[in-house]
Amino acid sequence: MDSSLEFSNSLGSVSSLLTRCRTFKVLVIGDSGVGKTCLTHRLCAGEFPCRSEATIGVDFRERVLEIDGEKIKLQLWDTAGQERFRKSMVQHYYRNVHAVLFIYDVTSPASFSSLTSWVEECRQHSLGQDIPRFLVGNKSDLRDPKKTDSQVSQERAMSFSKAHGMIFFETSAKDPPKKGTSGQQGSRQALYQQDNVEDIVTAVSLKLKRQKKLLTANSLAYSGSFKLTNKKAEKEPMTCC
Ligand SMILES: Nc1nc2c(ncn2[C@@H]2O[C@H](COP(=O)(O)OP(=O)(O)OP(=O)(O)O)[C@@H](O)[C@H]2O)c(=O)[nH]1
Repeated sequence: MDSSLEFSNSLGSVSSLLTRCRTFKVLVIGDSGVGKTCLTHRLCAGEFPCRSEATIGVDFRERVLEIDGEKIKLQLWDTAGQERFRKSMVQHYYRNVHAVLFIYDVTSPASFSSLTSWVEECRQHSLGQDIPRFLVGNKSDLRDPKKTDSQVSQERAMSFSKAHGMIFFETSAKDPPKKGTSGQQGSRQALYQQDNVEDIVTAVSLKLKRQKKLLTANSLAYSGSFKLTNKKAEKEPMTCC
């Protein structure tokens, strides 16, 4: 009797390891109107929302992926860009963060200039340098090669990302073009590299998966993300972590 109990217990722990799903909190910050809501919607639901309103406080969206046989849940915190809608919430945003997405609008140099204050806000909330940071230039579908002065160049963004230890992407939540395409066919402007939204999700997940140090430091935060397999659970979709 004892040995069969022991056997089923060990089977239970093996299957719990197999169905383990780690949850990572990913903070999405940037000026109001840069497209944080649309981008997180696209990242999680796979589509551009038909309408979006200014975020008040925070919205949560989740995406579950399987990386090298392991389930990873990204919990995206789409925060309000407007100061009046974020004031009382800021402390909560920065608690137990595992990664940060800094978003700007490629057609708004002002939103790019604001990035320094977003970086500063992270510093003020003691966000360690070991927390992975990603810089995302959104609305690349609106790039106009004739208006380079009023847009944020990829060179400028790349040098900012390098200086701040960020991984850089340029994309469009609305209409991500295929990699290596130019903004205007046949134009003399240099080609600009644009990324698919999916590339961002994969990069964030891979980076987080490799952050072994984080796992140990925040092991308590994951305690709710483990469960034993049973027949019912096996039939459930992967999104049930
Ligand atoms: N053309 C284009 N428009 C976009 C894109 N992403 C967002 N928008 C538009 O930009 C506007 C603002 O988008 P939101 O996602 O609400 O911006 P936000 O950063 O969440 O704004 P707050 O909630 O105020 O912080 C909306 O009209 C969107 O339709 C994009 O990739 N391309």
